[in-house]
Amino acid sequence: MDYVSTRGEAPRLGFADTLLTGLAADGGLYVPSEWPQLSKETIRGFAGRPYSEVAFEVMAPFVGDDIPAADLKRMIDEAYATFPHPAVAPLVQLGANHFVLELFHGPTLAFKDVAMQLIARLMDHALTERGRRATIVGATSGDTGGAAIAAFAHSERADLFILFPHGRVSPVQQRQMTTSGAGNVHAVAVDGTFDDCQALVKAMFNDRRFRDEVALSGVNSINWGRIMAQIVYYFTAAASLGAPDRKVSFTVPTGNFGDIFAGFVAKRMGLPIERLIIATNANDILDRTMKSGRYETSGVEATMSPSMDIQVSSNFERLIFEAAGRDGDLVRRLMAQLSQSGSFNLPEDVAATIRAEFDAGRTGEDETAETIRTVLDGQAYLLDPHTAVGVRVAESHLGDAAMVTLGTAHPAKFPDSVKKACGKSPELPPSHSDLMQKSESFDRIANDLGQLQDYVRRRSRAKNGAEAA
Ligand SMILES: Cc1ncc(COP(=O)(O)O)c(C=O)c1O
Ligand SMILES: N[C@@H](CCOP(=O)(O)O)C(=O)O
Repeated sequence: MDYVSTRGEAPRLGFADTLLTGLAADGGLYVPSEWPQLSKETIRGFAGRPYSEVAFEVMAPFVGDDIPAADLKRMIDEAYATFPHPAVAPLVQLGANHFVLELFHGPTLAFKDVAMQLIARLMDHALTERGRRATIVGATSGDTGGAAIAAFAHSERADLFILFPHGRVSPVQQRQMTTSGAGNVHAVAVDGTFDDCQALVKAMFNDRRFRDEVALSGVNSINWGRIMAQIVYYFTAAASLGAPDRKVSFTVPTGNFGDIFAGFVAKRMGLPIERLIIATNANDILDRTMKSGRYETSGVEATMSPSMDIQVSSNFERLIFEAAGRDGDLVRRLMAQLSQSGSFNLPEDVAATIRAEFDAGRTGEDETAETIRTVLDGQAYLLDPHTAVGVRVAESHLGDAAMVTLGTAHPAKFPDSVKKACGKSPELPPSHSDLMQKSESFDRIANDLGQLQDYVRRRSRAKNGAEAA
């Protein structure tokens, strides 16, 4: 399988190089040159099968010959053995035709673990094969960072730098990033927002010299590997609800658009998804774009669902590329407008193509709290604020199809907001019971590319991919 950039000017790469490259050299995002197809029989057969078996069948076509099948199978088995729940991603019924897909049973209690546990293994494998090291830099609004640290801590091949917005993540999220004690992990609090952190990461990728010098790699959802691993649970959830013989829709709490883009890919691969519904918090750029056709950034508002406090939604670029018939010139023009003026207008036909498959809705702060309260009272089920944003939007899109809302985080990651909303304080699982007692280690840095590059340079052990002297 070959991969092409959404901006049309970067070299085509195979799977392993795409994984190690992260962002394409032209600033675009890699997508497969074609969508593998799964037949109705195959999808029907997924019902009741172990998660890791389905994961292998869904992902193997994207990996192609780059990794031997036996190695891929082993890494998938190891990755999902870190999830204590036997189903990995179980479904919980919330209403007559409404389900929550619990994606938070991994090591850091958020859906990011599903992909991160696997791609850490895949990247280590690819680096070992090539006899080289990588410097991984990632931006987080709270969950990606912890999941990446849990997955890459003590890696023999990678140094990991995680940028998080100072004071804008929950205390549990911060501790998950600052208490690993691993020598190859560097947690960095940036004076800025998640968008600032993400812009710094992209600027490091776009600095060719720096990128080569430290053998830069990324684990945000700009990396195709992240999307690939997230496609799987759309298949397991839909098949267990009767797909392809029953219609299923998905509502996805959305920030960087990676998770919902994975649903779009599942549909391209043959999963009959009725609607994909984008749920945003008060940072509602995607809801506004769906209504007006104009993508326009404004200031980031801090909310009780901090991991979705995002305005520049990276993977929307992948959707535009698809909806525009893979027109890299158009994507390049729109992204240039975005970086110059903070906005762009979607061409009418592109907006119409997107609206044909996606809906969107926004949940404000009061509604999020009210949803946590009413679902606890009515269904005795405790939602985290991100999932609550999704559930609220899903409730206004219920129809004939079964509705699955993605449960993206465990409520105990946000105990203060949850308690304020419903009076109940969620407990961390026993595996995390000492988290808040551990001592923290992190550095604080200005929102400044030069300072950050110096910081990374000094600590990275990769020099042009080889071990530093
Ligand atoms: C708990 C939670 N929910 C939802 C999201 C949004 O997911 P995405 O960025 O893939 O749209 C995130 C962050 O990415 C998250 O951490
Ligand atoms: N919500 C994310 C933001 C980064 O998103 P990613 O999926 O692109 O890694 C987070 O919690 O860090």
